[in-house]
Amino acid sequence: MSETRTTAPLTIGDEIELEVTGIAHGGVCVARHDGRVVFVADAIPGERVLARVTEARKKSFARAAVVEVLDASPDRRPHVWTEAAVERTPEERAGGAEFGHIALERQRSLKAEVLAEAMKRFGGVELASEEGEDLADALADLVEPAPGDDETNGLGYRTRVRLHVDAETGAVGPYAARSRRVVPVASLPLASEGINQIAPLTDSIIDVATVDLIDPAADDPRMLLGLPGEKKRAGADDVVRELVEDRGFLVRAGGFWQVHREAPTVLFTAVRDAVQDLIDAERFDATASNLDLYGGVGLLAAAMAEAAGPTIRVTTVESDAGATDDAAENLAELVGALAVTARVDRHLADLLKATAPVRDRMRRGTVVLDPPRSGAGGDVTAQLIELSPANIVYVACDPVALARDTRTLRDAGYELTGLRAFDIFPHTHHFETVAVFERG
Ligand SMILES: C[S@@+](CC[C@H](N)C(=O)[O-])C[C@H]1O[C@@H](n2cnc3c(N)ncnc32)[C@H](O)[C@@H]1O
Repeated sequence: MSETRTTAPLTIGDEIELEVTGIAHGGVCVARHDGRVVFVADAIPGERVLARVTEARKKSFARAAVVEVLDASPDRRPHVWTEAAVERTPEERAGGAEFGHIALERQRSLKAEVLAEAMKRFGGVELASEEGEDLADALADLVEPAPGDDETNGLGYRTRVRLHVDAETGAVGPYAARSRRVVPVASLPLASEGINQIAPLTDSIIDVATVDLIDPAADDPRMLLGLPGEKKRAGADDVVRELVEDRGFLVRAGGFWQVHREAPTVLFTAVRDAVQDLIDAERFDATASNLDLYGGVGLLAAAMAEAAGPTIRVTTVESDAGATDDAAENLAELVGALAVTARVDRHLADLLKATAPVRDRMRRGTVVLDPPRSGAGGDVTAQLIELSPANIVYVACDPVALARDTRTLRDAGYELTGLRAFDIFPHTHHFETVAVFERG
């Protein structure tokens, strides 16, 4: 007869004492209560906290948020955003800075733990394998800071912010954590000074659903208003100028650009260096079919060209036609660059039907891919495996999605030869990873 585990029922609103033991994917910590896993927000591993249950529908786990810290971690700091601090009731805490109560260095080591755990569990890769080595020591430097963040305590970096408007009151602010309720705030400490100057935080706005604030490197800050029920925002197609070192990039105001002021440079440099390593190892062929998938405005194709030279053959593939137009402009000096508007899966399906010489050029090529948060996914990864490029440089903002695709690529004979991670979202649980795979 199987053993039945009895778990004391939990109800939303219960306050329970928890020993916080670890970090989970998604910015929450892990604790146990009567055998049931509790994902607890606003905690730090090692702490003892009083937490209020916020979700209890599932038998296997519940969710809670800290209301009082009973034994604080040495890494606990006053929250960088007063409106997100534990002193506020959980429903009133501003969302989007879920690590803001943790020392910056510890934020990075927690991100490293999440990456290591995801790679081990879903990717079959052990990142800290030295025997006897403490995991925390082994992972301490894995997640690299963006330039300048240590000096600013990771504040003032965001050049893209979306605020929401309360339909009834017209109040403007971020959503509360884990909810779609607008919370009024006095400032946006993660955002750039330019954004803080134009943010309509004390205004009451009617007939508007979203307020996007952007602060381009080489243009004035601006605001894009989204009307209720409409995807299109006025001014979203205006082209603004961004800078990566001294190289200019044109970007639609409403289009994709990394949110941290330094992130485009960080990723440009990481991809350029990865390609340089492949060139040094004589694994990179500039005349082959090289791809920049989910290419946006061509940032990473430009990084490939910086290492491989201006005669590189490279195609960016991007579903947003405006971004493709900008990519064509941004890559205009590269005679072998082509910018294509297409869904990546459809573009790869076409390549799979191509003639033998095209398929051969593909096999000699290098693919850089930088998918949205959901990752490339099984279908695209399977198509890549069938096309079998010599190298794959995978830029990922979700470690679990990356880890799953890592397992698939390794099972198909690709070796993971490089892995770097970057803390380009301080005070949140997000980070970016650049993984290099070489066909065996
Ligand atoms: C994470 S961004 C990367 C952009 C660019 N690599 C950069 O660093 O600026 C992902 C991009 O993929 C595009 N995208 C999302 N799904 C896509 C798909 N299925 N096919 C092609 N592009 C897609 C988005 O429009 C967005 O520009």
